[in-house]
Amino acid sequence: MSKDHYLKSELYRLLKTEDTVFDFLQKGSLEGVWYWNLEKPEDEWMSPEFWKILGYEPDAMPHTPSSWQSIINQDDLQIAIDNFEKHLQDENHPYNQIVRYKHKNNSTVWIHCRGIAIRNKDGKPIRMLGAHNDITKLKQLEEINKRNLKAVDELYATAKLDLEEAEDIFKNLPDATLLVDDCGYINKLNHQACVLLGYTEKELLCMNVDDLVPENYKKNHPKMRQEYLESPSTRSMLKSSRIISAQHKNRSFVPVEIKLSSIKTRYGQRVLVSLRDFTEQSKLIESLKLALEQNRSLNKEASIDSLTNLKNRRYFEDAALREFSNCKRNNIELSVAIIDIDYFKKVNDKFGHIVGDNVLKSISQELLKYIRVGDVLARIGGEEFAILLPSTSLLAGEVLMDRLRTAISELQFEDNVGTITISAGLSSMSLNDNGYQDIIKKADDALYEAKQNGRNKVVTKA
Ligand SMILES: Nc1nc2c(ncn2[C@@H]2O[C@H](COP(=O)(O)OP(=O)(O)OP(=O)(O)O)[C@@H](O)[C@H]2O)c(=O)[nH]1
Repeated sequence: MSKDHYLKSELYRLLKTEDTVFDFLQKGSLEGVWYWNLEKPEDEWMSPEFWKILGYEPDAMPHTPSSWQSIINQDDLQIAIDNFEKHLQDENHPYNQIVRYKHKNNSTVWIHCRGIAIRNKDGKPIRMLGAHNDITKLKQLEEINKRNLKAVDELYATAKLDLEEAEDIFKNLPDATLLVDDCGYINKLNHQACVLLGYTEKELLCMNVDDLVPENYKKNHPKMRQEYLESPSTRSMLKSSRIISAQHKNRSFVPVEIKLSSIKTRYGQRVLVSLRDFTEQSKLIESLKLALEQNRSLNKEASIDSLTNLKNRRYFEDAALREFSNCKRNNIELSVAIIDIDYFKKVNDKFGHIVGDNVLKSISQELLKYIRVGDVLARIGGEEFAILLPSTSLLAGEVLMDRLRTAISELQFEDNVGTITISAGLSSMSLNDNGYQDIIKKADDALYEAKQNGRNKVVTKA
């Protein structure tokens, strides 16, 4: 057997002889000591500290077990009695439990209560020595800790749910969506992206968005990505949308509308790329373009004289109708000239129709030289032309028509045709005119007069 340290032996001796040593030890390390006479069970000494913890005046409290048994939690008392009885029968069974007392102010005081039976030489328990520790603060901290842990658990559960919800939203976004890092690598994608681009999720997660760009964009794409990362606000969420092509796994091109948005994550800047399949819309746009083109050429055919490329009668009449109401409403002058080639039948008869056609074309080109923007020159019959002259008075119109007439008469036509003259009737809109037809009628009458009076003339009629 090892010998006790001499200081331990000395301390034990001191404890037997010096009360102050015992008092110091119990005050310094415990919140209460109790000592129970099991041969006279109504006697139990409780140290003053025990009562102080519970808010009572120690001197006023009797040294009996009933004094504390009345304020201990009754469930805890049962546990303590149970342990007490077991310990009396078997010294190896510890008398050790945490019990709750009711403080004088009704609050709960948690006490760690331990004890040991002191037995006589026959082994019969005759005394019980015990110690109390006030662990209320510890219990309160434990409570706070439990509450905090519960709150953390709840927060974690909510965050988990939020995350799952966000994942679900991302997965079910109607457009193909990629989450791309600042180097262009795809970090995340939804099923629609696989459908649109023809790659599996595993393949796309190893790819860079540059790989999905058509060949002619590939070179510039990294630079464009960089520019976007540097100033994403200029193409902020959903504002920047462009239609380009994405390259499918099978090397075909899928027209897509692309929208970008920049996201700051804890891993750094990320770009959310949304790709909407534009195949159907592109087809529609193409067919609309075609229809528009066809419509344009149909319109052109409907308004152009195919021989001279001048406007035709239909166009002229539409323009006359428009200009008549516009000029009338705004009190603007409007003149109309009808021109007819003199003795054109003779040209045809003498040189043939093809030469006649050439003459018509040459005269058209010459007339065009005198036409301003806003005037309308048309071939309205075989060898008959008309000019619509908005913002032109009868006098100004006459000057113009005379210059025209002179110019034509001075032209030398090919194929030995030589010179040709024209006659013209000119009229202007007056208060009595109810429609453009009235002005044309007056111009026709004036033309008839010019023909009657020897041709190569301009006759005016207000
Ligand atoms: N080459 C050619 N001739 C045309 C065309 N349209 C009409 N003509 C001819 O133009 C001629 C018109 O003759 P007329 O109406 O008798 O008049 P004109 O001979 O010019 O005599 P006036 O008008 O009285 O000076 C006819 O011979 C038509 O065949 C055309 O597109 N091409």
